[in-house]
Amino acid sequence: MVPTPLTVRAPAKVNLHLGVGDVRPDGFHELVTVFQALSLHDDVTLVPSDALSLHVTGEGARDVPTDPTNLAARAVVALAERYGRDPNMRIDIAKGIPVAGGMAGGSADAAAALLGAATLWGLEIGRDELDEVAATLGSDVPFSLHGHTALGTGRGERLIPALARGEFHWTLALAREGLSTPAVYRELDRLREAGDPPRAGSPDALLAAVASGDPHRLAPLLANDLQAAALSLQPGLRRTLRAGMEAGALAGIVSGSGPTCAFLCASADDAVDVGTELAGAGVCRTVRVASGPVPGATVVP
Ligand SMILES: C[C@](O)(CO)[C@H](O)COP(=O)(O)OP(=O)(O)OC[C@H]1O[C@@H](n2ccc(N)nc2=O)[C@H](O)[C@@H]1O
Ligand SMILES: Nc1ncnc2c1ncn2[C@@H]1O[C@H](COP(=O)(O)OP(=O)(O)OP(=O)(O)O)[C@@H](O)[C@H]1O
Repeated sequence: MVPTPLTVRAPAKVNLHLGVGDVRPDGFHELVTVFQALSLHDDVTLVPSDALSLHVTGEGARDVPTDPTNLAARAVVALAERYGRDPNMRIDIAKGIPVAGGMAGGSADAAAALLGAATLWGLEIGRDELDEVAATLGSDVPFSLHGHTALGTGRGERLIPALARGEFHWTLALAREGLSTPAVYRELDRLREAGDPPRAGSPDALLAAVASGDPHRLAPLLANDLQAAALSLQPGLRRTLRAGMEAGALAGIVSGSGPTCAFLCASADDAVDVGTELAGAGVCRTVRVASGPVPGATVVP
């Protein structure tokens, strides 16, 4: 019998609040973050085969490894080892999430591959067990599995779902060059050694604003401790942030470790208008509009 392929869709994320604490002995920083999953996604299709192979198409595909270091392949191998299964399969990744953009693209693929392989193999495991494997693959992978809006602590892998009312509208400015996540964390450490860049503080007011569903209330509360470091490594992002505000966004922020800039808008129409102006201003490679929150990794019927 020819095996039937299975497709799993997984979302991008933006950190509405990213408070970075001290470096831990294991080299990770202690975080307090509020994630939101956005309607920009990757589709990962799995089909059992006689070898493990990877094929990547779409947004930034050229920069994605097709060897065993790919996070989707690592996810399948980790799950196969833990549950004694055969990891050989063909993995097709259709990328919609910018690569090295601070939007958890690789993490989305890992989450999709985990859910896909567990489904294909008929593993009777709970979300807790999947979360455990997810956290070994990357700090953002558990959130990519869960989606919606969540408070993340630890290195970002410990999640508590957060209440969100309604839909928030975003314009995303994708950059020409990516940024390496460890390099951005290192740059923040360097900036903190040299001075005292402002810290995000408590996310309580922001969580209340998300629960209210009012983008005008949320806008002034968006905060990202990694933004200063991303701007230090890519100073041109200041122009992008300024251009988004001039185009009518309610607020603009570097997404996670950057360099994607995320602009919160008052409506879906405003998000399109902001995107059109940003594209015309030549301050980014390309633009996307998206809304959130959306669910985490989901099997496509
Ligand atoms: C910037 C964020 O996207 C915000 O959600 C995440 O913190 C990064 O998550 P990720 O890409 O899944 O990162 P991981 O693969 O777990 O870690 C990559 C590297 O980022 C740095 N890192 C990551 C998470 C964290 N809490 N502290 C860190 O210092 C470490 O140098 C680590 O070696
Ligand atoms: N499936 C994958 N998709 C994209 N990049 C991958 C994948 N697997 C491994 N990588 C590697 O991971 C690096 C970071 O890519 P990714 O798109 O996950 O960054 P990111 O969105 O900035 O991550 P995050 O927001 O979680 O910090 C890439 O430069 C690439 O070499």
